[in-house]
Amino acid sequence: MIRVGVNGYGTIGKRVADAVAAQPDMELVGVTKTSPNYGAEGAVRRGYDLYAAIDDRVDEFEAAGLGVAGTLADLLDAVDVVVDCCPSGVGERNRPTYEAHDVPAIYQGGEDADIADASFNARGSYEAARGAGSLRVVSCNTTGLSRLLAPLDETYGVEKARVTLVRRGGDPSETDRGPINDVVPDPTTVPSHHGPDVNEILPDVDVDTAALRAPVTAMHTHSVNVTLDEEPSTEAVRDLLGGESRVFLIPEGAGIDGAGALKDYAADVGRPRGDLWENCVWEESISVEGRDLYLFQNVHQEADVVPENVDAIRALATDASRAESVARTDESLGVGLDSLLSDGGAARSPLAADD
Ligand SMILES: NC(=O)C1=CN([C@@H]2O[C@H](COP(=O)(O)OP(=O)(O)OC[C@H]3O[C@@H](n4cnc5c(N)ncnc54)[C@H](O)[C@@H]3O)[C@@H](O)[C@H]2O)C=CC1
Ligand SMILES: O=C(OP(=O)(O)O)[C@H](O)COP(=O)(O)O
Repeated sequence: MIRVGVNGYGTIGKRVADAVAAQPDMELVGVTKTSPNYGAEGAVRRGYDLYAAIDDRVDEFEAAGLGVAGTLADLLDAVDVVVDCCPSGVGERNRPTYEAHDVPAIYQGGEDADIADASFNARGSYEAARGAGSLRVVSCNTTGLSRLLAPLDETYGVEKARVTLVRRGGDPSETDRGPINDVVPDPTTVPSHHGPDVNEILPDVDVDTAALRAPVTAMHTHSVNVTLDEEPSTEAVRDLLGGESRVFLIPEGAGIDGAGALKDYAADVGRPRGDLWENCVWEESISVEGRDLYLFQNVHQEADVVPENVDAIRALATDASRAESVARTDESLGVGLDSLLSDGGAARSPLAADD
């Protein structure tokens, strides 16, 4: 069993903790919190051992009725891998502590690429990341782009990718984020960090990214144009992307017209927290004109990096191949949406089977 600790139990940390706890080959030793708030209560209710992220706050937890199993140092002494899910920049401050405890660490995409030995996306760089002493799971948008561009480059060759990202303003729980009445270039300069970050995963793919921020909280939206080396048919690209376990092709005719309906669908199919771990590509948006591919995809920022963190743990701590790790992660979490409405519905619909 790989013993795992999660340092920073917020949007990403609580999801990574749940995902680790669901793995047959991993043990979630505990999670840290800086203060005894509703997040800490949530961890205790899930049965997770709580550790104080800041040493002198142990009494605060005790006073609030949330007992702690120790401090961050105690957690680090008890684990094989720590997953740092602290806010951007805090991971860098934590790095010396992890190194002092000789614990391999996984960082998140808000940190600079040089924080870790390698950047990680299971589809794009699992094998290249093997043997690293630390990893950085790239940001949610970069994860979504890497999952899309890796199979396109392998199958057809990518001459040039151009992506416009409409980034959500903040997560649903982030009441202090904005904009609240505008759409703003973020950053105003080109490229946004996403293109160079994709090159941390896929160094040979030529990709430019420009980004905006919009007053929405549910998901990011990408408008994608890829000039391919070959001229595949639209159907061939649909089949290629449909064969990727972490890409969900939104079926034409499903009535899913945006992030709201996507999140509603995720809740209806029983996803925890309404999470969408997959890239969500509108099937009818996929169109090939000569060598130019166009499509729209949505990325659920709170969720898509979660299976990637699980695979990063295996890449760091085991000999498991990419195929073995991804299959295990996907099976234990239920990654891989398979709509009954795909392929016209008839093939898999239980109603059709009764006809
Ligand atoms: N929220 C998102 O959409 C995504 C975030 N990321 C990245 O994941 C990382 C975490 O982001 P979020 O989960 O959104 O942040 P968050 O703010 O929701 O959660 C961070 C947690 O860490 C805690 N924390 C703060 N300082 C700490 C310390 N010194 N020790 C331990 N815990 C501490 C906070 O109290 C909070 O509970 C960032 O690098 C971010 O860029 C990556 C993909 C998507
Ligand atoms: O990794 C993310 O976005 P990004 O890929 O645009 O950097 C997350 O949505 C966090 O973004 P934030 O820095 O706006 O909180």
